[in-house]
Amino acid sequence: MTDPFPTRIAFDDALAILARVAADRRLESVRQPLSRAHGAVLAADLVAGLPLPGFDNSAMDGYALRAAEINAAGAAGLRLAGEQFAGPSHGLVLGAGECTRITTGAPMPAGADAVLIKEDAREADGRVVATTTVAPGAHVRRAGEDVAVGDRVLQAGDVLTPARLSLAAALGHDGLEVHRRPTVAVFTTGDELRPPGQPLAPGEIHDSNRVLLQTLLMAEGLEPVAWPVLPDDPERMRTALRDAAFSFDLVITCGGVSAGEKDHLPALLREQGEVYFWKVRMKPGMPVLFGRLGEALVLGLPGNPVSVLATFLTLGRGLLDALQGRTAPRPPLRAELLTPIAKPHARLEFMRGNLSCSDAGQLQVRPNPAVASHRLRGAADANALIRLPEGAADYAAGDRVEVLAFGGLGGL
Ligand SMILES: Nc1nc2c(c(=O)[nH]1)N[C@H]1C(S)=C(S)[C@@H](COP(=O)(O)OP(=O)(O)OC[C@H]3O[C@@H](n4cnc5c(N)ncnc54)[C@H](O)[C@@H]3O)O[C@H]1N2
Ligand code: MOO
Repeated sequence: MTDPFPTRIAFDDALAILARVAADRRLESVRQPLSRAHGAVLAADLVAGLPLPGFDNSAMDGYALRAAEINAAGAAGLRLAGEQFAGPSHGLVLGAGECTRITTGAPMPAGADAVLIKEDAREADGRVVATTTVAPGAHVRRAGEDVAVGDRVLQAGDVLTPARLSLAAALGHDGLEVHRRPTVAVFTTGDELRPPGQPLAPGEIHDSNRVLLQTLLMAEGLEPVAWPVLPDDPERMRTALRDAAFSFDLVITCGGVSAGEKDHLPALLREQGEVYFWKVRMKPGMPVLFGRLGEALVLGLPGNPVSVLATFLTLGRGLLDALQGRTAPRPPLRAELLTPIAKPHARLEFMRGNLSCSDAGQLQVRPNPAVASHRLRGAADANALIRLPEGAADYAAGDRVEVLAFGGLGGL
């Protein structure tokens, strides 16, 4: 009997299914105060209702004046006729032959067209003499030169970075419409698992995937809820996952999705929900499962620790992005291989590696030789995934490969 859902699909097909399913379940928009909106996805365009700067002001501490007058005045200088600091405007108007003291950010007096910086001035007996020539417009920040009223400064789908939040604040907004963050339940499964901190009986291992998933999700700005470890028991698994599916947008599990006698999750979804795909032609992470239980989406990651990392960074983040309506993709980088890679298998591979930049500005990546999906140390030593396309191939040192940085660089 053929499977009633896509299986052993290509990685890009898996991404397309995730995006399609998520597009139908885009999370509603909510208003968030700016300080709670970092990393959230904007739900509506932001159009400037104010210009930035809001008024002509000084970029430096010194004297506001007319450039032509100070240049012509020579050693006689200009008369110091008041002062304007950053703060409430005194509405100063510059008379002929006058200048005013001014500080950075202070409104320019009417009539002034330049600022002479303190370091280039001599002040004595109420007069100011320039020790250099002043160009018209020098050190003046013009109203609206950064943002004009009506400019669309941010677009729906943009991820809110600190600089974007700061721009919204500068434009007078104390909150923004963003897509609600998904609520996520995390499950680790397996009779062999013991929490770190507890001694191990023969055959047991410490549950290392729990903190991996928790912190991967926290790095995305989410607040995951980790449930107690699930035993390899279909009834207990069914009950726990159904409970979670009532209260969370997304349930992420790890383990129990491959071909073993204790791998109950695919059957559970098939019977109680829906499977959107099971098994992707990728390495590591081939048995990854995506489906639905009740109203919750379920992403079943394979149990091997490096498979969890690779499937979360590539498929999991894609799903979170699509649920929140993020438009800009996380752009991959291209880097030069520092050592050769022999890839004997056909699956697309996400190999671990170390990304760096040469003195000449060339991105370079050194593959980690620990390629097996239980080699957690190799992942801990790495800072990026190297994406090697489908098909067996030999890569030489110097070849260009696509790289996804674990965090930060390239928007990843
Ligand atoms: N006959 C087949 N066997 C396997 C296949 C297959 O296609 N046919 N796929 C292999 C691949 S590839 C992977 S990946 C794993 C995935 O297995 P599961 O997702 O079912 O996960 P488990 O069997 O439960 O565990 C796999 C491995 O990971 C360890 N593990 C599980 N959970 C944790 C945790 N929370 N912390 C640390 N380590 C964990 C577990 O002890 C196993 O060693 O299946 C292959 N087999
Ligand atoms: O696909 Mo498994 O994740 O290679 O070990």
